[in-house]
Amino acid sequence: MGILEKISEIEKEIARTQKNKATEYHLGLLKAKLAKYRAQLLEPSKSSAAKGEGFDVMKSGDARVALIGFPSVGKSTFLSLMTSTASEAASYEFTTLTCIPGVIEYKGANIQLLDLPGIIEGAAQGTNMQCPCRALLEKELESVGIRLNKSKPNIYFKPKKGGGISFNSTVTLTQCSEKLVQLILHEYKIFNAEVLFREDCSPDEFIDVIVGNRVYMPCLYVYNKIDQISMEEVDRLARRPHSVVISCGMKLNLDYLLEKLWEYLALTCIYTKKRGQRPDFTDAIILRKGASVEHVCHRIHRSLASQFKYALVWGTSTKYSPQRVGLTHMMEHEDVIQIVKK
Ligand SMILES: Nc1nc2c(ncn2[C@@H]2O[C@H](COP(=O)(O)OP(=O)(O)OP(=O)(O)O)[C@@H](O)[C@H]2O)c(=O)[nH]1
Ligand SMILES: [K+]
Ligand SMILES: [Mg+2]
Repeated sequence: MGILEKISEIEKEIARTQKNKATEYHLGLLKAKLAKYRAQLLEPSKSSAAKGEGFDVMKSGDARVALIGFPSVGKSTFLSLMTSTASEAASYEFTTLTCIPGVIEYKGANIQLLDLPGIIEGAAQGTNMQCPCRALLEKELESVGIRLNKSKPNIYFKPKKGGGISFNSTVTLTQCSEKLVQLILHEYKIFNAEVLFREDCSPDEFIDVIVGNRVYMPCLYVYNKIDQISMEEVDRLARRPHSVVISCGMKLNLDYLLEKLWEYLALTCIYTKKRGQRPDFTDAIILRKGASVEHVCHRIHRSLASQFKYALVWGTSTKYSPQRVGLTHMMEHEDVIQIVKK
């Protein structure tokens, strides 16, 4: 049996197994097996058949956004509308066959937008992707290890050389037990490890932690072509979590989408200031939320952190303006910083 067949067999078995106390170990094991086979599938293999080619596009700008969707939902139309790059759009499926990068300039940041070929042929019948289709897209991304709008499970996991499996939790667990955790670990041939649940995680989340290469990223679900559906339908879609409804054709709600995109990217703009001068508001340093003074230093110059004496910060991250801070101080959006060297 090939890996694909094994995966499909396990998926079928999971689907037909009722979820209850008596089956939880069995289900946990099945899920561990499934994750193992999927990982094998993604491993670079010698036969090029299973290997994806990938798209070679230089990372650029302060953040990256990929347009993932079914064919002909309007991804290329969107790229052409929001950036100065033109990407061919047409009414037939798979118009786009490679990755086309463009740049959105917003609040002083350069956001790289990637137009990609549609995924899953014929899945989006009609003009708008409906709810089951959204689930289908999620499933595709899940199966390659991408976790959307979820944070990394708060589980401490450390494989050891000996000593067996030590299992602890700081909260009451309703989905996992010591026995299930052991079963799953054994499936991965791990017999010595330290495990600490700091959150009531599911078996799937525990498996994600063991496998380790999961990618956690924010996701906005954008429903285009609202000019073609009823107001009731638009309203229903707009109320779904993480959703934005737009029409590229009629240029509806695009500003709101940009605002939401900015929110989901969670970027922080920091302005620098030289001694005795006004801050430079024309050229912000763009960092991820949660950036420290040290991150700011690295962005300005490789060696700046080693010459750092202290910094003065004005803005919401400090109690006083300015406040003298060290390298570990956490910056906030629109703070101004002046760095003093040794
Ligand atoms: N009515 C309507 N049509 C739209 C809208 N946005 C895009 N279209 C049309 O939808 C068709 C498909 O658009 P594309 O931009 O090629 O879609 P795509 O997602 O890039 O398609 P692939 O590259 O083939 O996956 C084109 O004929 C567009 O003109 C919209 O908001 N309303
Ligand atoms: K198309
Ligand atoms: Mg396209």
